Amino acid sequence: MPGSRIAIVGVGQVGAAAAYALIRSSIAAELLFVDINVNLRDGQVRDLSDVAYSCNSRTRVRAANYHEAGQCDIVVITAGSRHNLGETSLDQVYRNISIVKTAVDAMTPFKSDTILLVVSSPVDLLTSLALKLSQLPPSQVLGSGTYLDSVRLRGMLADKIEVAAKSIDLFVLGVQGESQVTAWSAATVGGVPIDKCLSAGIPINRAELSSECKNRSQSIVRAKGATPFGIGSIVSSICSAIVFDKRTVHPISHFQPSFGCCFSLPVVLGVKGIERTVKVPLDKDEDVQIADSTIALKMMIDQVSKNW
Ligand SMILES: NC(=O)c1ccc[n+]([C@@H]2O[C@H](COP(=O)([O-])OP(=O)(O)OC[C@H]3O[C@@H](n4cnc5c(N)ncnc54)[C@H](O)[C@@H]3O)[C@@H](O)[C@H]2O)c1
Repeated sequence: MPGSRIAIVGVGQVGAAAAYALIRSSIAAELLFVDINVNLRDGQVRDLSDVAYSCNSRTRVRAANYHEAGQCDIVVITAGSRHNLGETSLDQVYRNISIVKTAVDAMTPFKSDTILLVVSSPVDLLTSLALKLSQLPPSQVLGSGTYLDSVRLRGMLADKIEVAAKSIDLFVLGVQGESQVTAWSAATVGGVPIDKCLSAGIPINRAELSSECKNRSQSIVRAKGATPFGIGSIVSSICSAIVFDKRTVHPISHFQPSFGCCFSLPVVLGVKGIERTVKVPLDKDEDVQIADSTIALKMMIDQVSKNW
């Protein structure tokens, strides 16, 4: 995809961190910023243009409106709202639903081959919503899903067993958040099933690692208020796989026809978006946990879709 254009809708902390990572890697020819806060948007354009100049990036940054964003090759939705004191997390979910609906409606109709990448939370619900509203094919609407959780867990395991994270295959799957599932039964180190290759001298507590991974975002938020850099780097990696047609495998939220909603399973990612889902041989418990993880999501989709 030479000369590709990527739009970032919502250039707060996460949008700016994603832009920073994209610029540093020169993934797009042009990066378009959209935000309802026009002052913030224009400030980010100037600040991130300086990044492009200072690292000789081939990416040029500019402000744009929703319509221009809808004509880009990739649209990254990082628009969202902060949690206000005294409100429930459900209030925040409804506000983010409204934000993503406003943005997707305003960008429709999209260029026919646009790929829409949803990052705003809750990511599986909002990816399902974006798919329905955008009228794009399911292969072109994806969510960052459990990709960050998977790389986190790989890194944490790598530290414990003293093997490079690159040599570990381990996926966190299902609906991102409380009910996400670690596919321990399919984990490999150097292509060898994890049970067969770890010596008895290296005990790993799987439940503890999975739980630490699940709580990692909260611990970062408690410490510094937001988690922009990890997810920003994931956005850059997803865009790079698409722009350069890398066909790499990542756990990404996408539409599951048999469940009627979006959640994460590994996919082959390329220039057309989701090239195909990779079937992971899970054990029975993990299959059941993944199916269970979709129940609350489906109920929420049914509830809010009355107003979509
Ligand atoms: N998927 C993940 O792993 C992950 C990780 C971190 C954050 N997030 C989510 O990403 C989103 C952004 O987080 P943040 O820390 O950058 O928040 P932020 O408040 O710093 O930025 C949000 C930006 O969205 C803009 N915005 C609001 N409504 C808009 C609209 N209709 N159109 C365009 N822009 C709009 C705001 O003006 C603001 O600049 C949140 O939903 C957050 O929960 C997801």
